[in-house]
Amino acid sequence: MNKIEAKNVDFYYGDFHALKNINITIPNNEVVAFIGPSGCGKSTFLRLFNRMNDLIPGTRLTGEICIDGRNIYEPSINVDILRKNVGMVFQRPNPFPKSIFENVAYGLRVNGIKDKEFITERVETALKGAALWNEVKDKLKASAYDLSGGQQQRLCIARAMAVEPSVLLMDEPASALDPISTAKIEELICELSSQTTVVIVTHSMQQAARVSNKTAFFYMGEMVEYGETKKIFTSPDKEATQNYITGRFG
Ligand SMILES: Nc1ncnc2c1ncn2[C@@H]1O[C@H](COP(=O)(O)OP(=O)(O)OP(=O)(O)O)[C@@H](O)[C@H]1O
Repeated sequence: MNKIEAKNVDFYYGDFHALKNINITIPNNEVVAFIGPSGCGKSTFLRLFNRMNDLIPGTRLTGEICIDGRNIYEPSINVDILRKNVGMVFQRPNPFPKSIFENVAYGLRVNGIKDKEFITERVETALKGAALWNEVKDKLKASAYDLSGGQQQRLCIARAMAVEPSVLLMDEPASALDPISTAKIEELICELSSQTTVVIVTHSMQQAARVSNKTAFFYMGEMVEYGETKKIFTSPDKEATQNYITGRFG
């Protein structure tokens, strides 16, 4: 079943035409990577899936983005509920100035959950799911800022996963991390797809090849090619894709 479907999507920052007639279907419980040179629109497109671009004045979208078959830009859509269902992890870890426990519990509390036992259980499950539990279980009350960068990013993943989103958006989630932390995040991404659909923007083609089932190549606001990751990296249909993956530009 398809989780996300974008139909004839055009997007503008003022007069600037940032995305041009994008059509894509993203299946349930898969990892899809967006690759392409800087400024080609990957992050812009990703941010349309949880309506993050709504916050930028002067932007305009035409076309449809459907999640579970429903256009998320319909006026009747509750954006808070949408963002609970479509979590996001950013390039730089951005924990809140709170304890490790409270960072993960945050989304549950915001959603009105008060049952302490439930919250404790969910925090533990999310931290285990983010492969962080063993490192933090004895210091849950310590500040999230006491953690290393890689641990903070796994905490942010736990925070996003605690409210059980059905889509997780990741915008270059490992680009600020060392190789060991990056490997941990990549391992995690592969595991997360059993629980959620993951869409990841990455500058690293190796990373896209390691973690994703499908890859979309973007260039100058267009989606040039989309298909099985293996095919995109071994025998792409388009010359521009071939040039990019062989390092001839970008
Ligand atoms: N808030 C904004 N206002 C105006 N233009 C923007 C804004 N954000 C992005 N753009 C422009 O839209 C285009 C696409 O940017 P976007 O960040 O989506 O690209 P990207 O492929 O994710 O790049 P990178 O890999 O460098 O993050 C770029 O030309 C950028 O300058």
